[in-house]
Amino acid sequence: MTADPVDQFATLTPHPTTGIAAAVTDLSKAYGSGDTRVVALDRVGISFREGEFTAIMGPSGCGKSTLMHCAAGLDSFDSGSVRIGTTELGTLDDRQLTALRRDRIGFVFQAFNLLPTLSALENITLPLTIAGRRPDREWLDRVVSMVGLSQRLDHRPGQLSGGQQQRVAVARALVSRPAIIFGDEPTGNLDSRAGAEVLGFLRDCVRGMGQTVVMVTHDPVAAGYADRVVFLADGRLVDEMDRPTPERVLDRMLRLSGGDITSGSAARPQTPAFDTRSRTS
Ligand SMILES: Nc1ncnc2c1ncn2[C@@H]1O[C@H](COP(=O)(O)OP(=O)(O)OP(=O)(O)O)[C@@H](O)[C@H]1O
Repeated sequence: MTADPVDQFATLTPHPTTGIAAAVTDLSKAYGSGDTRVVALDRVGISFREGEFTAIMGPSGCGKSTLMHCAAGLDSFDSGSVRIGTTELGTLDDRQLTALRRDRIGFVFQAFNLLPTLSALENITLPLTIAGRRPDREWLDRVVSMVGLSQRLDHRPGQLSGGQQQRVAVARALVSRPAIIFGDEPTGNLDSRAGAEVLGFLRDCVRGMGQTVVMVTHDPVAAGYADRVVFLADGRLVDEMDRPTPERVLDRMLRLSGGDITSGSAARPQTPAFDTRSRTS
């Protein structure tokens, strides 16, 4: 497949669409060497369809973050290929990769990563400021009102709750109308109410704006907001579920881990969290 060029006009030029926002093929990556070599990804292949919300789940250390980082152009890989739209990441030099991440990928991390001296509005528009572009006013208004921040735009991050800060981060991810948004435990630092709000906004972006979202999570409740869940184990893609519910996701996770998380259904928490390390609530 030929790569399309990534330049300063990347977001102004309509990108050819294939219905697939991003795809990885035969992706492998190992850390270390010799006795300490760890295979994090072992020939993983997966496509993320446009306008779909996908959750990536699996036991701790199975390769979820590595997969997300490679798919988002944040990390290198040993073999295989990654494409965003029709752009093969392997064909890009560092400058082109930086431009692609800036213009076509949105990120939401567990830590909100906002600049403390900037207002909420300045944080939201920061990716455009860095790219030397002006915000599309209509789109910005729509994004800001969708995440319920219209009354908070002058506030600095320190004057906002955790949930509001993460909403700023979601708005910042959306502002450049990226081809895909990657979230790494986006609700990991939030209580369950604020987490539910942020997940609701991510789902609204998918349903109402046709946004593509891929989210790594340990939490079956969070995965229940997705259209599809893919399950990794030992660096391999081992299962997939459409229209997930938290109960079905938890059951699948228990099966994948040999059922050693709880001693039985009676012991399951009301709001199950597969790996409680990542949850503060
Ligand atoms: N920088 C690194 N150096 C060495 N090994 C690493 C490095 N990063 C990850 N690994 C290893 O690669 C494997 C996959 O790690 P990864 O962080 O992708 O898993 P994960 O499923 O996201 O884990 P968690 O759910 O605990 O965050 C693990 O065995 C991990 O120890």
